[in-house]
Amino acid sequence: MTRKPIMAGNWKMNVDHIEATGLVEKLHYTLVDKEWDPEKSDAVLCVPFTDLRTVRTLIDGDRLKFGLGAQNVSQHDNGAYTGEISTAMLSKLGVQYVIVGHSERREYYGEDDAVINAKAAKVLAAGMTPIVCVGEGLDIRKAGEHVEYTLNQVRGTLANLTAEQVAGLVIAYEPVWAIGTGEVATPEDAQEVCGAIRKEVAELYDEATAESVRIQYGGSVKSGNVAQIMAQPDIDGALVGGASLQPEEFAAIVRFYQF
Ligand SMILES: O=C(CO)COP(=O)(O)O
Repeated sequence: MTRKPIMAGNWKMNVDHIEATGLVEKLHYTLVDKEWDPEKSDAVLCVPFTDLRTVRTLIDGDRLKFGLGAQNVSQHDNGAYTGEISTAMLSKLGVQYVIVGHSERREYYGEDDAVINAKAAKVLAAGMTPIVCVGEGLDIRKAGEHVEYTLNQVRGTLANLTAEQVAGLVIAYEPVWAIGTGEVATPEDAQEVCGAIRKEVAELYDEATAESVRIQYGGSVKSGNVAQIMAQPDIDGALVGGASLQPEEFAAIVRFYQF
């Protein structure tokens, strides 16, 4: 089976709703000018909650053939959870993807595999696609325990999900030491872990599920290194932080297949 590449931009806590219009417009013109073929790669923008309405309107207005994603969601249904945003609210806004378990949420907001698993289940129940993030820190990598550590996160975050649910979701392998540091994992390092993740999914579920689940690499992906990363057999896309804020860069990443 050939998996369709999926390139997702994670704007993180950048870009207000006014700036979002400018950024999306620039992306639109860059992609149109350079003839991006949406049949060849899926592209998603994961934007701050406050930008969702603006970016939805631009996508609906045919300014961009992108999917719309959020960067987090509550694991609870609507109710007394001050400051939280529910899956029902996101799906009502036409959100299709939700990043869950980003390493910044794990590090700064204490999210663990159980919480991330509950969020992924909620996202799926609402008919959206979770982008489930896993990946080790530098100390774990130095100790040579990165594969087992990451697979443990995979088992924890996918717990109790069905084969059908897992087949349709996205797993993002983001080694923490490569995020925002310019320190990109070598394509071989990224493949080692992404290949191990696919094998683990085959063991937890079955071959068909493993063949179908899309696995992204994230961590200092740029237009200059995306082609080598995408050449790896078990890497089906990229989750892009800094470079997704630069329209030319992100447009080039979305068009990686032209390199
Ligand atoms: O965390 C990331 C995407 O979610 C990666 O960020 P950078 O691409 O800025 O390294």
